[in-house]
Amino acid sequence: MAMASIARRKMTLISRCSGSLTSFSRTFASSSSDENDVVVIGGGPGGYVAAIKAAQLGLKTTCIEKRGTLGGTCLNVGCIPSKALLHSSHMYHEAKHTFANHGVKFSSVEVDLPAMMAQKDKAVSGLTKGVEGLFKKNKVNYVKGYGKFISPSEISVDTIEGGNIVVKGKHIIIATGSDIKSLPGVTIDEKRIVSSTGALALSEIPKKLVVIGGGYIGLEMGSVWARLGSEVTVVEFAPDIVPTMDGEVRKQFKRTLEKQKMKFMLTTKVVSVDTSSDGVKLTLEPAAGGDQSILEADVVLISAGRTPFTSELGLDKIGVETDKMGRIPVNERFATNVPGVYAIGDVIPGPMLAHKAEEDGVACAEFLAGKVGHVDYDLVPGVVYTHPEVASVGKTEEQVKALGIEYRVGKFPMLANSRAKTINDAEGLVKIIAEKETDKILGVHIMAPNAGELIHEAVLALQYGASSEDIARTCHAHPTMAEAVKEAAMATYDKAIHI
Ligand SMILES: Cc1cc2nc3c(=O)[nH]c(=O)nc-3n(C[C@H](O)[C@H](O)[C@H](O)COP(=O)(O)OP(=O)(O)OC[C@H]3O[C@@H](n4cnc5c(N)ncnc54)[C@H](O)[C@@H]3O)c2cc1C
Ligand SMILES: NC(=O)c1ccc[n+]([C@@H]2O[C@H](COP(=O)([O-])OP(=O)(O)OC[C@H]3O[C@@H](n4cnc5c(N)ncnc54)[C@H](O)[C@@H]3O)[C@@H](O)[C@H]2O)c1
Repeated sequence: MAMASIARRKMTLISRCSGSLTSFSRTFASSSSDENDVVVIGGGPGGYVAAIKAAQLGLKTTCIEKRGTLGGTCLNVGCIPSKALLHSSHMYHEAKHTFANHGVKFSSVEVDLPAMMAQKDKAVSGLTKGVEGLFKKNKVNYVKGYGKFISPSEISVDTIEGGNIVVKGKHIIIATGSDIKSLPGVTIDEKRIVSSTGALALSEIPKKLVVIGGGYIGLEMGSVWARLGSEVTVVEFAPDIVPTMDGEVRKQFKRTLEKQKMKFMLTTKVVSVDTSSDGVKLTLEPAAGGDQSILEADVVLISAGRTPFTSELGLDKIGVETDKMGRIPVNERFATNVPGVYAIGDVIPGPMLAHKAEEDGVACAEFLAGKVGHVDYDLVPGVVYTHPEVASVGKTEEQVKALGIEYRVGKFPMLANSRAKTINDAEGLVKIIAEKETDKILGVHIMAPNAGELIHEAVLALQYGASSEDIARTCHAHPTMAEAVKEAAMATYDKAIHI
């Protein structure tokens, strides 16, 4: 059944796309030489991908970026540097705590923080330059500067070199992303009170690090510094960390992080932050009110969410609406309320993730080229890159219950997976939720060392409406961690073999 649906889908897409390209080429054949078909404001994963895709589809495209380097938050101060530090700190932690179990012994292991930071910076600069190379290859015009709307088709750019130019376009895509956000009354100095950007560049390992917000950034950056020796306490307003995660997986995940010596203060709010002495003193209170307590820190990381970035963009000048969270509402074609102006990525509603921004970028460019684009926000995978990683796609058990859907759950612990045992890294599980009547997979949640890679089998399965039996009857290589996905699928509609 699943195979038939794949074939049907492909045919629909092909028939929708062909034909429209010809009419598009005609539409743009008369472009004047200084006017672009598409102007993208912002060179992050949303913007640079939209620009490349638009150029590949034959549109004359310019991308404006104020930072001086391409790749946006993700490449410069987000996904890439954080994953570099997560990997380096994991290597140190492994060398110190688990290599001996494999018969590999050192007389001493130490952290060279400047070298670790240099490795991170090398990864960042290599990748940002790589995107610049992709712009050249695809003939995307790159303007370095701060863009502001003069009209719905004209952008004034204060260039990094100090001049001003006006860039014109038939279609403008806003891809200005998101920015760090503090708490009311707390100033981020990026030294003692840091955002993720400061936490990626500390010059010393803090003795005590307090993390405000137990979401993606808090747990990833908290893990980095905990592995390097900081005493890390996470203060979270909600009753649980990563509130969007499947409850059962989250419970195991939290236990694992506690074993790694991270402390959690849940249902707790920060009332004030005092930096008048050498360290930082935080006054805390239960979320519902009650007795206050003091928590001391050398460094405080504020990771309580990010905010859409539309500062000084001139949206009010051309009448682009924003919602009460500052995001730009768009329709299914990424069009804002102003004709010719589109928005994608972190600046619009939806998950604030780099791969979602990229999907938006491709789909938006396809629409502008007269083709059909498509992004299903319900099937965007999420990964927390701790160790083990936690990855998910589709619905949690709580969501399925709330929808009143009858369902079955299949689980398989990594402890029973031969590859995980072989490498002595067997914490976690695979959990699959499928509709009871049809066996169609509704959600997959994985905690495993490489969950961020394993999840893609599940993403594909959900994308094509597969059943748990479809995965279970697919041959998986042995010994691999992916066999845990197959076994969990078997357990969903029948029984697992290896437990
Ligand atoms: C620490 C951290 C770790 C993260 N890790 C991950 C991860 O592992 N995986 C993941 O999927 N996501 C991760 N994210 C989220 C990810 O970075 C964002 O979802 C993604 O970057 C959004 O892409 P974007 O193109 O919409 O915006 P951005 O990447 O924010 O890019 C927008 C760009 O627009 C530029 N800009 C803004 N206004 C103007 C203007 N007026 N003129 C010119 N240029 C302008 C900005 O300088 C910026 O470069 C992480 C974020 C952080 C902070
Ligand atoms: N691996 C990844 O994909 C990855 C990594 C880092 C960041 N990101 C993205 O970046 C965005 C920002 O990350 P984030 O971790 O800042 O946000 P988040 O939304 O993931 O987590 C914020 C957490 O802070 C809590 N919180 C909010 N206000 C609080 C307060 N006053 N006191 C205590 N806790 C409070 C929330 O309940 C939530 O648990 C996320 O939307 C995420 O999608 C993704």
